[in-house]
Amino acid sequence: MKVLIHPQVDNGVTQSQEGFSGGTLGCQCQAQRVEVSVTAQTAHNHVCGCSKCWKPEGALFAQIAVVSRDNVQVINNADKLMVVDESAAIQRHACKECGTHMYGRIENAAHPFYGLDFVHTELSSEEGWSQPEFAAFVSSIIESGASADSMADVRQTLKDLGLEPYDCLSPALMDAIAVHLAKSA
Ligand SMILES: N[C@@H](CCC(=O)N[C@@H](CSCO)C(=O)NCC(=O)O)C(=O)O
Ligand SMILES: [Zn+2]
Ligand SMILES: [Zn+2]
Repeated sequence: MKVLIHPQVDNGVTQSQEGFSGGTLGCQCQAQRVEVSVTAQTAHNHVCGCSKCWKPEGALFAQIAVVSRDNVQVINNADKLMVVDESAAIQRHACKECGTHMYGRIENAAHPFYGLDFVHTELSSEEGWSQPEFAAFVSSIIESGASADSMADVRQTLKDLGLEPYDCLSPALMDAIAVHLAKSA
């Protein structure tokens, strides 16, 4: 049985556009929206089932991608932002009013993904962002209340959408983390 994953992928994954170079992310407030400018194409876009990534109302998964932190700038209503969890590796800057996560930043220079910010490209009206490539932390949806009995349907739906399900990150990203750890050991 098909399961709803996230509005951006439920009707099929939208292809990235070559030459796309970014856009503006907006929070969900009706007025005084927080706006974040992203001046480059994103990479490693994926749906994420972890309990920490922001999901739109009713969605089972988040959709999240990375971009160099040098290409991310808050351009409006920065005073409305707060860090959701100061102890997390990814410092998620969310709108205090509507709760939308506007960007996640890693401040620990030793972290394998230091230099990359995490963004939800669905918050932009521009089209052409890098397409979701895989599903990460799939088993983690159980931590947010999904039933273990639904997991076979969830994994099959993800496969049908072309989003290979993993219970951590993709093999390419896990390898990149391991290379970083090996080099710094
Ligand atoms: N089971 C946990 C997993 C949380 C987790 O490790 N999330 C990853 C991926 S988030 C984007 O893909 C991570 O790197 N987290 C670091 C952080 O959130 O700071 C759960 O569901 O909570
Ligand atoms: Zn808001
Ligand atoms: Zn996540």
